[in-house]
Amino acid sequence: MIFSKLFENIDYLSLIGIALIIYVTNYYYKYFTRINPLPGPFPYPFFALNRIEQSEKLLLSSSRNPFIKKHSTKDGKGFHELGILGKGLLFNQELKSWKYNRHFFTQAILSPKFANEAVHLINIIFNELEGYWDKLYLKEGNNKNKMDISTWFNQFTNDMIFVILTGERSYTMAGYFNEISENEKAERPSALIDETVKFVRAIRNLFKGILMFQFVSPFLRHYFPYFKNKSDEVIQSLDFINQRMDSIIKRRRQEIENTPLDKPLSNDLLTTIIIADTPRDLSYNKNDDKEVMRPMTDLEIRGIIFDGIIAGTDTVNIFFSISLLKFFVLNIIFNGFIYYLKQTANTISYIIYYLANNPDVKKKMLNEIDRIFQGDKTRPITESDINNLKYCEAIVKEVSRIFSVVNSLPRCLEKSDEIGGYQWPPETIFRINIDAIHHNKEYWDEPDKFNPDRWLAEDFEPKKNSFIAFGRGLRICAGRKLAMVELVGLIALLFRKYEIDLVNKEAPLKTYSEAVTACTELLVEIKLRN
Ligand code: HEM
Repeated sequence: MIFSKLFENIDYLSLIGIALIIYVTNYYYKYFTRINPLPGPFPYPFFALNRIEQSEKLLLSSSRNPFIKKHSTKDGKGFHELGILGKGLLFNQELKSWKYNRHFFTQAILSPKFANEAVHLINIIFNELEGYWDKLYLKEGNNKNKMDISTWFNQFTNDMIFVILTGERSYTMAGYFNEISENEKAERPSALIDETVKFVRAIRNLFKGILMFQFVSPFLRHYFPYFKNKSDEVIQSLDFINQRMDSIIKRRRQEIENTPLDKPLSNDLLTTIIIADTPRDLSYNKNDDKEVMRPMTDLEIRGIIFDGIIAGTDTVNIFFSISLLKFFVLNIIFNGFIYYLKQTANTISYIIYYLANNPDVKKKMLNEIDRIFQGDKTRPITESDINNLKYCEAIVKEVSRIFSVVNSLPRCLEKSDEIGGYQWPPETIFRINIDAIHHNKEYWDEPDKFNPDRWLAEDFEPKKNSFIAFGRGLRICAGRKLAMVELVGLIALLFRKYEIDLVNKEAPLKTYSEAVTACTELLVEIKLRN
């Protein structure tokens, strides 16, 4: 009664004012009662993890590094609600279970058979992509040679990561072809296309909405219509993904059981993980630690394959977009680029972007590609080609240095600790600023210059922890080798045969930034190289 009377006389503006005063008072109360003061002028105490010595402790590679937590217990509640906390790798901060999952993931992804299979699959998926491009843009007399290459890379990386990780095909390139082709349709059953397009859409929904479960309070998510609808969509997407993954895993187990022991199995990640530490595994019985090496359950397998798909799809696609973009436009729109850095961006498109405005780099890259392939524009690329494409590898590294797809590395303190010369309470979250470290003059000569050659200089080794595009320490990207193989392979396959140029070098870049910085559109002109 008293409360309702009180609120009758207060307008909304005053309520906002009161809320603000409470917030600021609480903020400064916490600031002045903290263990030690932070730098930065009053009223903005500010501590930035911009230097390698500040983050060294958090990024130790030793297995005794206690900093494997990436989000606070409070933030983790939303992930718990989704049922992903403590599973797989990305959202797992229970040391024992994370180590166990990481062991299986790493063992499978680093096996020589897997690398070979990945290269084989890149050839197959790229051939399919070329088939669609031939029909749409490269027919003789066809003047429609402009395309949004970023959307194609999106579909390409979806199909590639999916088959590499699960051994099953997805057909999102076919779906996109059907969407934009006026006359022809892809030679794939439409039910299969629809099913995989739906699956990939669910992954994207989940990827986009997952941060809401970290940063938006449960109250808003459960009762505020806008947030409730969004979070219901995320939950539905996750249920759909889980059902599909479960049926893939069951089917594969069945196939493995039905295959005689002396017959080979496929080398995708899923099969390798299912058979790990079973009589089908070549290293069976070599390890006595039965706790670490017991075979994985379906739920555990689902957790790590799911993470591979989530972590591997957008990053690679983005990386390529970013790289392409960087090649093309960096010098022209440097200011735009800075804006772009702050706002948003994507990796494989960024490679293209850079090449266009760095003709010397492009020329060197083409020389290397032509030397390796000797003018053969159709033979499959091999693992040995990829190992020999050192300049292309340097391009990938330089693009990821100058324009990191992932913006920061989070780490959360389990116990009170000293970081960067200050004492911090438990549950403090740090975000290591990747861009600041990659652009620091103390660690890099001319850090703003796009210079792949720096990686090839004799005895060059980046200063410890100064190159962190794939993270560092115990939680370093588990798929970085695969990412490298994919990106170098894709650059070579693309540029040995096609000439690609931006339609409009001065057009502003279309990007968005969330957990990663992504390119939403990259219009290019494509034609066959002479
Ligand atoms: C250009 C491509 C990629 C980039 C830039 C990238 C970058 C990253 C970064 C920055 C992290 C966090 C590392 C840390 O906190 O220290 C990470 C984690 C991870 N990445 Fe990647 N990644 C890429 C591709 C891939 C691919 C292709 C896969 C798998 C197929 C993958 C799987 C993972 C997994 C599973 C984790 C979690 C590791 C853990 O927490 O133990 N990534 N990645």
